[in-house]
Amino acid sequence: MAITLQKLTKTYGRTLAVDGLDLEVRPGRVTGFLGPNGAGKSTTMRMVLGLDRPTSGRALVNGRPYADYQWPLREVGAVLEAKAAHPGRTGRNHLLAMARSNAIPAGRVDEVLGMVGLGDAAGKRFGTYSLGMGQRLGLAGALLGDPGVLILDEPVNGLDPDGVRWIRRLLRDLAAEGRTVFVSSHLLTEMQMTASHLVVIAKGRLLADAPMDDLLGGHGSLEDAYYELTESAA
Ligand SMILES: Nc1ncnc2c1ncn2[C@@H]1O[C@H](COP(=O)(O)OP(=O)(O)OP(=O)(O)O)[C@@H](O)[C@H]1O
Repeated sequence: MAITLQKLTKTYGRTLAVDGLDLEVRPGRVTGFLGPNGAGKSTTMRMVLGLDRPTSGRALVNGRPYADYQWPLREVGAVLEAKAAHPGRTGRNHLLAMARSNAIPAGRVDEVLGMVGLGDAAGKRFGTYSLGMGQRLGLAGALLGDPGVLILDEPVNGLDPDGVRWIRRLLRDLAAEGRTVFVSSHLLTEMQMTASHLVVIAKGRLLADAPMDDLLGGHGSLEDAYYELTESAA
């Protein structure tokens, strides 16, 4: 019950972005979050993180709404697509500010910089970072509070092949430590190698919530399984 969605619904004007999602994302495994463009993945993640208010229903982290936590970074770490660091700030200073806001010891900053391979770039301004370095910094921020829950929106975007392999291992290790890892991606081959459980949505509705092996059953690849699911929902 690390992430719980209860009839979670979001409308923007006439657009029904998320339509009554009921879901439990459990610890100890990487859960992939799939769906076509506009399916409602980012909106769902934003509501879990208190960045968007549900029109109805609830999104809970470890049984409570995100906004209830005094130190949310210790509960849940997130990397959303949009980069949120100031271009004039160094990577280290960005993380130090985040650490201060959640009463996390400053020493943890260099620890997470090392974990994501940004030790050497820590003193450089964020504005000079490549897309991949930005992803790594985002991940460092997510890991800062040593949270039990991680929410990552397209974390592979912009990473080179070494980076892709690195993040795949990292996510699997984090899950093996008993954390909840909820990750969206359009890269189905990559997802097949990383996740052991999948949630698929389309038009804001749940299409599947099942172990990878069950979804793959009878299909040659996740891509085949995914197309069969989403085409039948179109
Ligand atoms: N701030 C907003 N204002 C109005 N409509 C929005 C807003 N955010 C999202 N939407 C709409 O809600 C729906 C779901 O969008 P969302 O970004 O959650 O989908 P997604 O599954 O993350 O898509 P993608 O794979 O393209 O990132 C879309 O129809 C989108 O246009």
